[in-house]
Amino acid sequence: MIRLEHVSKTFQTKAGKVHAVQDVSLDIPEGDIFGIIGFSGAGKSTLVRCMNLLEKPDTGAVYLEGQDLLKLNDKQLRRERQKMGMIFQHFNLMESRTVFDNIAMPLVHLHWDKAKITARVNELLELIDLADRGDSYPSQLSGGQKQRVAIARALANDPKVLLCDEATSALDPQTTQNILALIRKVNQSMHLTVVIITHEMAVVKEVCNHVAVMEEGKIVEQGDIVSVFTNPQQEITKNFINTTNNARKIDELIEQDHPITRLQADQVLVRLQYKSANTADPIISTVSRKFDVDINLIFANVEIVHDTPIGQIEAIFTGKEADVQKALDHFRNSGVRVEVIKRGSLLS
Ligand SMILES: Nc1ncnc2c1ncn2[C@@H]1O[C@H](COP(=O)(O)OP(=O)(O)OP(=O)(O)O)[C@@H](O)[C@H]1O
Repeated sequence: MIRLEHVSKTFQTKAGKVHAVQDVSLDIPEGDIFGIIGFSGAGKSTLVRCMNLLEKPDTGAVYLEGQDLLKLNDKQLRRERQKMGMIFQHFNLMESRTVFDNIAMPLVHLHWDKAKITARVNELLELIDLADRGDSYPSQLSGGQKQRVAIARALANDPKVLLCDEATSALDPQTTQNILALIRKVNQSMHLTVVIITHEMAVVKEVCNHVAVMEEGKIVEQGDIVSVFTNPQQEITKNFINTTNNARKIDELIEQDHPITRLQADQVLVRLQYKSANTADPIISTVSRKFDVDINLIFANVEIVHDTPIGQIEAIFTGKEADVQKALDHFRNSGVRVEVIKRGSLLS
């Protein structure tokens, strides 16, 4: 649906050149919910603005449904842009206009007739569960309601793509869930392709099918969500994933020298990650018996990411070095990702 080929964008500032986007290639399939995650300044906003040419790339190509947007004249580009709605962190509603008028705005610009606009806006107000708030002003709404209005406005002329730039970053966790549920609903009911820019892995985990990780203007890793969560390649990706599980807690406990993480000479603290709910339990008891290793769980958690259960266990293994090694190898050979977090003094 959207394809970027070797897109780069550099800004000239007083302090010098900023390479905001560097040689990015991406393929976003039709009907997908595609996440782009990165820290502040990674270039996410610039990248998404290159998708609708709010920012013109210096080099590279941007395709929407096979059309090379950089080859279009102004009129053709305006038409193609109408296929892409966009929402923002701070909603960007017109404070002096009612909710109804905010949603109607793009349709007024497109010279729809009045009766058609009224019908469409009322339909959208139903969709966002604000049927009785058409006469309210944005200042009378909560953040979540404002973002719902922004979504309705972005969808008014039935676009094919919704670009979301940090759309939940100003919202509390419960409201974030509600907005993500609405995004999922419109993705399915309108067969809308959605691109979500965020710095929160929890958002990606909740709704995205695919994710690209951005760092210093480049995509450093991308893939389907289950693969990236179960087998992250880059340190930055692991760090983002660890914001959504217990890994951070273990790091904190180690840093605080908490007694639970103080290891005897023959102990090793390990993180195991695996797909499918059933893998771990029988394996743990089997490995423990077979290799004469004690396994004490510190944290154990199974999460459902895109219908796939992903298990994560932090545990202390106790045993002879060779036995512990064999136990870890057995896990690895069974498709479990093994990461040794800390070793006791006898275990190399
Ligand atoms: N119009 C501009 N002029 C100059 N520099 C810019 C411009 N827009 C972005 N940049 C710079 O490009 C880099 C990437 O910015 P961008 O906003 O795309 O990152 P981001 O990942 O979206 O971060 P944030 O979430 O903080 O917005 C930053 O160093 C930023 O200062």
